Amino acid sequence: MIDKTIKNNSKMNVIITKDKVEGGKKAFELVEKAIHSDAAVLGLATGSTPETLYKEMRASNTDYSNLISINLDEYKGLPADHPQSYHTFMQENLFKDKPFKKSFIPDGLGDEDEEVKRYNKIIEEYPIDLQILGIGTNAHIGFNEPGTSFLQETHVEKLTEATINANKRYFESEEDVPKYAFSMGIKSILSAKKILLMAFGESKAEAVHDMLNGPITEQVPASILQTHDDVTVIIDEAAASKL
Ligand SMILES: N[C@@H]1[C@@H](O)[C@H](O)[C@@H](COP(=O)(O)O)O[C@@H]1O
Repeated sequence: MIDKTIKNNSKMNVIITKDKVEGGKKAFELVEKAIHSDAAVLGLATGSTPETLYKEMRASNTDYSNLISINLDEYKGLPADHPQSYHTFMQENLFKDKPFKKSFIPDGLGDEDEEVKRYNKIIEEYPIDLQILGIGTNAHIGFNEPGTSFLQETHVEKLTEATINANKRYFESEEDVPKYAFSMGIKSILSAKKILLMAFGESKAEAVHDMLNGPITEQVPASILQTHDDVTVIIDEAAASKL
């Protein structure tokens, strides 16, 4: 951990690590701590950010088979077995080595209304103890893009150009990136007892700054986390460079 004075006007607990690897180890410690103090439902995220955390989880001796996992989002229109689906991501990065008792991810092929209802019911039935989050370069969380109401539960979100652009690296071309996604809403995310957000790299520095020090506004979705009582933010030095 780096001892650095940073500007953090929020009550969020901010931990700065050297890099993504160290950040993943620190996040793993916090996940373990939560599980040992009875967390039974983990909210999980995809993207490159949680990869090092999932690597630690895969390598650990911890048994996750009594826990429930609920993922944040899934691309609309992608079947579960699509190489770029978040189902595939979770299978490859975690579940193939560490199965959970039950794992929920939105069904990308589901009927919009029914899938939204089904997912909201799941979140109601299994309240999330610890929610893992990444953050987009435009400060989105889950797939809640700037402008999304803070009162939204699960819904279908139209992805912004910035997000499509950032995520095209996983697809053959920009045209192949789905334009819509099912996402837990901000309200659903805020209902988690604890939140652990990670951000690594220079490209996240501005979003991290605005999340911690900017006004709370729907234009900066992650800024709403300033209102939650139990948020830990793990960032590397590059993501902390604008603080
Ligand atoms: N829906 C995901 C988010 O859950 C993720 O936090 C974000 C950042 O991605 P990455 O971690 O690859 O930078 O973008 C994606 O669009």
